[in-house]
Amino acid sequence: MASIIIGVQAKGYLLDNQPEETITKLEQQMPMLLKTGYQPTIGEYYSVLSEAYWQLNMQEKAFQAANNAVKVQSSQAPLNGARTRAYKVLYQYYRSHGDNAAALDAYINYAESDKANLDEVKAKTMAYQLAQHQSIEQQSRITLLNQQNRVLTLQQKLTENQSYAQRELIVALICVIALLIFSAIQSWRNQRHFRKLAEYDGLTNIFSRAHFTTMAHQLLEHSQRHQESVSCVMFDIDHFKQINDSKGHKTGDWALKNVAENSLNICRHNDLLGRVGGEEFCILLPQTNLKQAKEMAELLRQRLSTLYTSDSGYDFSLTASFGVSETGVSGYKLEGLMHDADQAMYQAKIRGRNQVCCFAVNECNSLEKTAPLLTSAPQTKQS
Ligand SMILES: Nc1nc2c(ncn2[C@@H]2O[C@H](COP(=O)(O)OP(=O)(O)OP(=O)(O)O)[C@@H](O)[C@H]2O)c(=O)[nH]1
Repeated sequence: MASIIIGVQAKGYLLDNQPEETITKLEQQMPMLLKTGYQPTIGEYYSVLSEAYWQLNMQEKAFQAANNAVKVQSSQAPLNGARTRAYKVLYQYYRSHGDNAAALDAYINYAESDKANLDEVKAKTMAYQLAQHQSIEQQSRITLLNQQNRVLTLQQKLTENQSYAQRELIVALICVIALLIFSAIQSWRNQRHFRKLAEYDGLTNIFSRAHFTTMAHQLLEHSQRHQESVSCVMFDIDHFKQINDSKGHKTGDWALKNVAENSLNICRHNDLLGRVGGEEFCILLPQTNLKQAKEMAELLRQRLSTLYTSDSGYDFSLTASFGVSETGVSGYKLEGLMHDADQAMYQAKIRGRNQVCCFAVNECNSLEKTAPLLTSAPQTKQS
């Protein structure tokens, strides 16, 4: 490496017209260089040395150095024009010595070597240009790939954004659906609540008068179509005002609830029970004749009269008066059926309360007691 640097320095001296410096540098370095045996650099040294000698008109030494350069590089391709320069020195030497044949030979070698050198330079230039083109092409490819990469990254980001937006949309839809379901459930609950409020009496939890009436109409229509007897039992708590007044409203409410509960307990699943007045109740019994209805009313009367009232906080007597009617006598109109049952109940009140009276002849034990009622009613009540 040092030899190459010194060779370049020596060449520089020569170009600056300082051949003495060139010779000094190269002669100093030559023994060491020869030991390396590295022919391209040795040839280069000799060729530069021959040129330096020639510039100083040291012709024999120049001839010697040029010959050495040619010998060393004879099997080599010309490197940095070393061989070319050596042949030029030889040509100049032979010419100045009048040896035209040798001069011509040297010149031909010089020309060939120079051409080969030029070809090599041309080939190197082309190789360099090719490499440069390849490098530019590579660079373009890298740029293109970078741009493709950016496009792909953008596409990926776009896809991510789209899927994020889709996820958000799905979440929003789920929320909306959940909200709709929730509000539908709420509205269904509200409807059920309000329907219950309308259909059931708030205190006793049995049918309200309005709902009882609706259901009773349907039952009677159905029973009339199938020619089935329906009985109606109306009953009213005896001296209820006194209970309220002496034991308080709360005790009155307790009594109403217990009467309703006991009534419900003896009703069959398709019987209709309703609170039709303050302390007045009505039971509609499908497929039941007057006798059976009276028995059922009697059972309820006994239960109420033996009801354990101490749970209310007071020990008092709780009884009710019952009136019974039946479609066979009173017809299938609810108003007529209830009216006749109410009339019979009124009779029960008149006759001392805590008893059952029927609105019919020959069907019920209490018929003779209700006779005044029965004489005219059956003909006018038939539907
Ligand atoms: N505690 C309570 N009392 C009620 C309710 N609805 C009506 N009442 C009362 O029921 C009583 C009805 O009394 P009346 O119709 O005069 O008859 P009664 O005292 O039961 O006497 P008789 O029916 O003739 O045996 C009134 O004092 C009303 O205030 C209620 O929901 N709760």
